[in-house]
Amino acid sequence: LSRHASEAKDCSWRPSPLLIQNDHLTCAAPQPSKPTQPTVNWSVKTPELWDDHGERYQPPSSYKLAPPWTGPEHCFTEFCLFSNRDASQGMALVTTSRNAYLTAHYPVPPASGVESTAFYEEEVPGKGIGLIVNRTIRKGEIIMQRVPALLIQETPHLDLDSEVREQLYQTAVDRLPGPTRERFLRQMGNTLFDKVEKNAFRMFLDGSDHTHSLHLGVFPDVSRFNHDCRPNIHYRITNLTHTTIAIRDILPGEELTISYIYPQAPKSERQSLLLSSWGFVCTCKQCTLPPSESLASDNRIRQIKQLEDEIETAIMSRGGQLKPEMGARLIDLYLRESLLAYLGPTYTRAALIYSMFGNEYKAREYAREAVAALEREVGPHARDLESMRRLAEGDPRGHWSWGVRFKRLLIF
Ligand SMILES: C[S@@+](CC[C@H](N)C(=O)[O-])C[C@H]1O[C@@H](n2cnc3c(N)ncnc32)[C@H](O)[C@@H]1O
Repeated sequence: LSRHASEAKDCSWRPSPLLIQNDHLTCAAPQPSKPTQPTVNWSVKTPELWDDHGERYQPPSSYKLAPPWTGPEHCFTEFCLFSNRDASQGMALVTTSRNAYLTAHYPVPPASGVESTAFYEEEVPGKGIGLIVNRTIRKGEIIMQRVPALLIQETPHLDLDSEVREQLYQTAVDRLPGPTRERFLRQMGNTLFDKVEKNAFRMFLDGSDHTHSLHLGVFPDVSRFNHDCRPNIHYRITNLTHTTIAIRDILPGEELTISYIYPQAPKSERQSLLLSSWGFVCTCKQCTLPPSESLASDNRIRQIKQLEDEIETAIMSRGGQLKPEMGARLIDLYLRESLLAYLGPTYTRAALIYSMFGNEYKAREYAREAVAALEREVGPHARDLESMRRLAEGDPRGHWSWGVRFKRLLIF
């Protein structure tokens, strides 16, 4: 404690008491005024006119940002710094002019969610700081809605010289309003690069999966969620907005957790991914089950994969091997595995299968569950939401899927 307290004296920003107690969160992150850092000659260059897919950019003038946005500044090739102190809690971007222009035109809702007293930060043994619940949080409650404080295109994050990158990130963080900057610097990680690595979420800015679209978004409040392979919180990212939502009732004293990985994987795969990407051995409940239960869980994961493949193949081959109970079996496996963040597509599949077999009661029942789960997991614009609503509330006989299996069999 005293070591960190003495280090804290050198910080150009004021560390919170939490920070001084935490090994990972000293003010080791580079400070702008340190004389030992090499000086970078920033130059404002015209952004490149070609993107990495050979598509022509619009002339940079058509990407001009209106105040209060500032930039482009500090450019390296086509990547520049842009910032807006007034966007929600402040936002800085390291990206191309085109992407900054896109970002500036996305909606930026104010930070929202449950009241700030609903949970608190606390040191969790072996995990660093985590978020602990103060009152019962109900399934479906939105915990936080935030836009990123820092958004970085992945290409410069990976390709820039490390010293240049660290200075660029420091300049970007300096553009944020004081309280946001402080929360940013309190995140886990010894350098700014390290903070981005440990805390960022991958975001595809224009909806495509091209490299020019791939960005790393850092949301300093969201960064406090620790990982669990069977989390109680699901997150989704729509445009710029990161939403965390409860997927079951959460009791006072429980930790709020998200999953850093796609959890439909056997224990060994989950563990090695978490170790290689985040540097920790997962000791969540699911990863510390007795061996026989752990084996049973891995088996269920395999059965889920197999059943999903069978359903997909059966549908592609026009329903040949499809059986109505396949949907119910799939849901049973998901629930027994507590995979509560992926029920939307699963209920949708089950509802469609029962509708294809002309079972109105089951089709409606699963469609109703699908609507609630899709709204939670994907949000109000989920692709299948309207279709599931029609199946749940309208006349299922008018739904495209109704009795499809029999109609197709007749055609054959
Ligand atoms: C996004 S941060 C989460 C908040 C972090 N605990 C803090 O103090 O700021 C991610 C880091 O937290 C730690 N962490 C998260 N979940 C963990 C878990 N289940 N077990 C051990 N460490 C965990 C790891 O060091 C990981 O790299």
